[in-house]
This record gives sequence, C-alpha cells and structure tokens, in this order.
Amino acid sequence: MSIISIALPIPKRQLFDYLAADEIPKIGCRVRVSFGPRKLIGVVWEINQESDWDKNKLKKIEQIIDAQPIFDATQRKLCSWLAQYYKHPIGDVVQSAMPVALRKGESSEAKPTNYLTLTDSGKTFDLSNLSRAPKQYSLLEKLNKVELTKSQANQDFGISAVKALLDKELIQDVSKPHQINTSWQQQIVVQGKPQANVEQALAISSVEAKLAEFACFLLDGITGSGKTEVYLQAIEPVLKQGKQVLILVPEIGLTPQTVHRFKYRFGIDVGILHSGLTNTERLQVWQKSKNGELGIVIGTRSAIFTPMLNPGLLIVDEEHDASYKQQDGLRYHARDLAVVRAHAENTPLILGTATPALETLNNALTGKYHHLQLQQRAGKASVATKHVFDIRQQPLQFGIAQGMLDRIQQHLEQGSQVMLFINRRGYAPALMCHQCGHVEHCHRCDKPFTLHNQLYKLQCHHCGSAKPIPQQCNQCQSNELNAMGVGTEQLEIGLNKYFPNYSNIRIDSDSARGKSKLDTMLNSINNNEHQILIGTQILSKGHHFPNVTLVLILDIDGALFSADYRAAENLAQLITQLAGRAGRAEKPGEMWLQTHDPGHPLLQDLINNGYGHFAQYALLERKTANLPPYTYQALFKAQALNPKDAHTFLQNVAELFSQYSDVWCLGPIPALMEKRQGQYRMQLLLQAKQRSVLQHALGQQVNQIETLFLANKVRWSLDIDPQDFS
Ligand SMILES: Nc1ncnc2c1ncn2[C@@H]1O[C@H](COP(=O)(O)OP(=O)(O)OP(=O)(O)O)[C@@H](O)[C@H]1O
Ligand SMILES: [Zn+2]
Repeated sequence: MSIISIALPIPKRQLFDYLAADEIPKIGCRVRVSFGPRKLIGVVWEINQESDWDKNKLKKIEQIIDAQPIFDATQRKLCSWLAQYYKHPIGDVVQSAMPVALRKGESSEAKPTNYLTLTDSGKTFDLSNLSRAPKQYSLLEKLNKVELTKSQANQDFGISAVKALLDKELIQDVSKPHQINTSWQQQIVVQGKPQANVEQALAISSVEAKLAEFACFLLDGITGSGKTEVYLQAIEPVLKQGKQVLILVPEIGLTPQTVHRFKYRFGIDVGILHSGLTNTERLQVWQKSKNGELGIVIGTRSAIFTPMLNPGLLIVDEEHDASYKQQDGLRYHARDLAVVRAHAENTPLILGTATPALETLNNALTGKYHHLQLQQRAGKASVATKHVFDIRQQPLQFGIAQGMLDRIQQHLEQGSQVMLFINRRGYAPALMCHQCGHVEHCHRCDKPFTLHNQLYKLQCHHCGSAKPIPQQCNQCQSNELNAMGVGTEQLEIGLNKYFPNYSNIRIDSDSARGKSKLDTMLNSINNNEHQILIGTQILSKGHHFPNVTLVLILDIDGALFSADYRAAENLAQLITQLAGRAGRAEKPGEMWLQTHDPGHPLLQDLINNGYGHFAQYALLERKTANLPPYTYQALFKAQALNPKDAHTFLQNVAELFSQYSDVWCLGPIPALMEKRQGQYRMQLLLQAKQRSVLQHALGQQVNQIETLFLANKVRWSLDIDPQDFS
C-alpha cells in the first residue's frame, strides 16, 4: 500500500500521511485532503510503503488537483533545504514557495488567451474613415497584418481605442487555448550596447568562462561603475543559448529604469514580479517562466522561488540589501538561497553591489567566490568627493548649517540638482512641552510620537497608532508645545522658504504612496522639474539621476552609537550608496555629511579610504570579537504582555542548550526595542564557531521547545543568521 506523505500548511515540523484514493498522485502535485474539520491543500512530498502511523486510521486523499507536478525535483530540494536549515515547518516552506493563487487551489495550467481579430466588416472597412482617431486607425491597421492578444493591444493602443473598435463591431474578441510560445530566443535583437571598458570586459569574460557550471561571483563595483552593463553583457550569451535568467532586485518600484534597460537591450518580453501585482498576474509570470516562455524574469525577494524550465544564470543585484532577508515567518535570506539554488541547478550566480555584505566579502576574500572588481566609474563620470561638515556649536536652520546652505546655493546656481537625505519622515521626531519638558509618548511602545503636521496628527512609527496633535501639554496644561528635531516635512518647508526660486520634491513613504505616484515623481526629477530632492532611504537605492551633483546627509549621528554590531556596516553601506548618487554623468559630484563627531573613525575611514577599506577593518574587528562571519548565530525572540513570561520561556530554552559546550548562549536580555504594541520583547542569542555545531544542536532541540510549558503563552520565533536585533 502506498503511503502519500504530504506537506500541509500546518505549523508542525513534519509531513502528514494519507492514502491514495484510486489514482496515486505524482510527487510535487497539489492535493486536497481533510484535516480535522478542515479541508486543506497540500503538496505530495514523498511516497513510501510504510508509515509511522496506524495505516488503518489514515484518511484518503480527496482530490488530486494537478496532473503534472508544480514542484520539480530542484524546487523540492530547495524547500527541503529551507525547512532543514531554518528549522521551519516544511508545509509552511512549501506555501511560501508557491504563488498565492496556487495556494488557493487555482489551476496551474495557463488560462485561455483573449485575442483580437478583424470582423468581416472590419476586413472591408475603409481606414480613412478613422483619420481623426489615430489610435483606432493604427490598431486596425496592425490587426490587418497580425493578430494581437487583447492585453497587448490594451497596453500598446489604449483601452479606449480597443473598446471603441469592439463597439463598432470592426474587431472581435476570441478566446484560444494558451499555446506555449518559446520563440523569444529567435526574437532577440541586441541594441544600444556600449563597448565594455577593460574592467567590465574582464568581469564579463570571467562569467562567460563558467556558464556551464556552478560558480559564484561577487561583482564588487563602485557606484556607477557599470555593474548593470556587466549583467547585460553576461546575460547575452545565456539568452542566445536559449537559457533563462533570473534577476533579483531589492525594490522594483524604485528603479523602473533598470527593468526598462533589460527590455530595451534584448527587445524581448521580461517577466516582472513584485508586490504590486495581482495574484493572477503573479501566477502568469510563474507559469510562463516554468514553461520556458520568458527569457528574463526580474523580481524582488520571493521571486527566488520562480521555476525555470531551462535555467542559465542567476543574478542578485545589491546583494547587501536588507530586503532580501525575510523578517517574519520563514526567515530566509534570498541571497543565500540563490547560492543554494545555483548549486542545485548547476548554473553561475552573480552577486553585485558597491558595498558587499561582510559575509559575502569574506567569501570572496577566502576564495569561495570569484572576486570581480570594478574600481572606475563607467563612461565619462568621475567618483564623487566625500567630506564631513562639523556642526558643533553651529546654528542650524531646519537642521542645516549655514555653510551647507551656501553649498546648496552654489550647486543650484550652476543648474544642478541637489539631494538631501534625512532618515526621518514627518515634521519632527518629537513634540515637547517648553514649560515642563514633557514629551508625548506612545504608551504601547514607550517611544516618542512623531509629529506629522500635514496629517494633523501624532503618529507612532513603531506600531502605527495615531492621535490628533494636542493643543496643551497633558502634564502641565501649558500650550507652549514645540517640535523637537527635524523630519522630511520640516526640511521641505524650510528649503521652500530659503530657496523660493527653486522647486523641491519630497520622496518618502508618506508622499510616495502608490506605485504610479513614485513613478511620476522619479520622472519629474529626471525631467529637471525639481532642483532640490529631499528624501529618506528610498533615495539611496540604485537611482540614476545624472544631474545631481551634491548629496547632503543630515543627522546620522544616532547610528554611530547603536548597540547593534551590524549598525556600522549598514551605516557605511548607506553613506556609500548615497554618495554614489552624486556626479553620475559628466558633471563632477560631491557628498557632504553633517555631524557632531567629525573625527569618528568610521566616518574618517569611509571618507578617506572608501568602503572596501572600511570593510576589511570591520572584518578584522568581527574576527577579534568572535562575531559573524567568523561565528554563526541563531536568535530566539519572545514577546508577551508580561515581561516575566517572555524571560522565563527563553531561560527554559537556554537550559535546553546548556548541554552543548560548543554553543554559547547570550541572554535572555531585553530586545533593543524593549516594548512594542504593548508587548515586552526578549531575546536569546546562540552562537557557535561552526555552522554545523549550531545546526546540530538546534535540530535536536527545536521540537523540545514546542513542548515547553510557556511555548503557547508567549509569541516566539527562531531566526537563523539574524540580521535584525531590534
Ligand atoms: N562601458 C560603458 N560605456 C559607456 N557607458 C557606460 C558603460 N557601462 C555603463 N555605462 C553607463 O554608465 C552609467 C552607470 O552604469 P550602471 O547603471 O550600469 O552602473 P551601476 O554600477 O549598476 O550603478 P549603481 O550600482 O550605482 O546603481 C549608466 O548610464 C550606463 O549606461
Ligand atoms: Zn507605538
């Protein structure tokens, strides 16, 4: 009798056994089963002859959903690796690896496609009657020669033109079964390809030499050195062999130009996966990639799960970016999974960045990865100069020193754009009573409320709770309430008044809500409609604004004194990426950083010697302090209404690990943010010199933890290779 072991969406680290009804499903197919009172969709993971359970009590599978597997052998291998490495329930891993539409039971076969064709009257219609409707005219003319899918026609000619011709019954809508079309290989037309410079050419040929095997490359190129161009030229021979390329990027909405470059270079359709898509759109890209109908797929973190019929190359752009690590549920790192995937599929992988994560850099320095360096800016651009500006004892206007205002003026007068970075949205990070010093706090998080003047409210940036701006201090009833510190809103108002002849634009998650809004903003910057750009982290990521010559960084001093050992690395990456936005075309650029601590070693090292030098020293420090990448960590987090519950639970966890002499336990200690949304938060950090030692101990104990007395009373999680200690 065949026992079907199924990965079900149940938070248990196990498979669930069922019996086949009539037909035995294939491994990797979805099935519907009853589980207690519920019906669940799971994926057949193994078929065995024996079960640990009483065979007579096993239920039968109710329905086989897929005729063909939706998970191939490689994908099953990746899921099993994830479950094993992150100690996460396999059923939940499998869910994460599937598009939402498939989790809900939708068919994995492509839906019929709607085409537009001419009706009989359309075929004999005199086009000159449409001379005053140019879109309808061109659409009809086109349909005279070829048939088009309706979605393509909507995109190219506009929904209203399509509708008008349908209403006039000149064209009709016909549905045809989807036909797998893998002809992109013949459609490739390479256009707009510049001559690679020497460093680029070297990098491209190194990758090309390894196209038929697993190899991992760190493309370590300063900002604006033409990494994207290296990707493009490395991709070309892969596509020409008919093999597919998967590219991960941190945020698609932020860098529409990058996507456009890939489309334009090869003239073929590019599959795009990001959070703004509907479930159906996501599923379509997944299907097309699985069937080999797309040569290039670009997506954010979870796109790493996209199946490819004929994989040829993986690329992770901005590999250091924090967004690749999922911070809840299955806490996987998409870059690390990319390495595992490239290995499983026997393809090369390029990790590109100007500011490599210390882990990645270490892998390159020890020879595990090939280290490709681009040290010059591409084209005619030169590297921006970097400076600190001492603001001790300087009067500040809306957070900016006079010397810096003068600099901004100079750049504006030369017709350039300037970019100002501040890591705080809203008007001010706190509201304080001038009489008694009382600061309005969020009681659920024990942190000051941020003042949002435009929204007329105080908002907690940790839990989102908000309330109207008070008129009086609720401690002493004085009405002298003052904004403390500066946020993007205040900066915008101040700069507007100070530079009335120049237009400014603020880009943060308040002003740029909604994808099309951000697109419009980025376009208006590239059209030089604004000269002063103000923004948060959003502005640091990969933009190419050729007319920006000055980048000014305000108020990062807080990060210099953070208790998190990764803070220095993250700050150095941020500063370097921001500086990289200046002087990307012919005009030279400069970056200035305002600080109360101009002599700080990190700042001095970055300014004088650059990120590469900083990173080598940071690695040395990590080594001395026995920190990753020289040791391996796992972080247990627990939170509860009563801090004692969280503490006791983690203490019990720590006791489970006390038997392992090679595993070092730190804690339980309060998290960096001790309270959030009314919950008290504690952490326990495990560390070992060898990955395998830590993995072994966790593997032995993780099921034990589930049985601890408090395990159901506190909310707890396990984070392997933690990045975030907040
Ligand atoms: N070999 C080349 N010849 C001329 N121009 C080039 C060359 N390579 C790249 N460029 C141009 O230089 C600019 C920067 O290149 P690209 O965007 O590829 O750099 P990058 O390293 O990916 O940048 P960043 O990481 O800072 O976003 C682009 O406008 C690109 O078209
Ligand atoms: Zn709060």
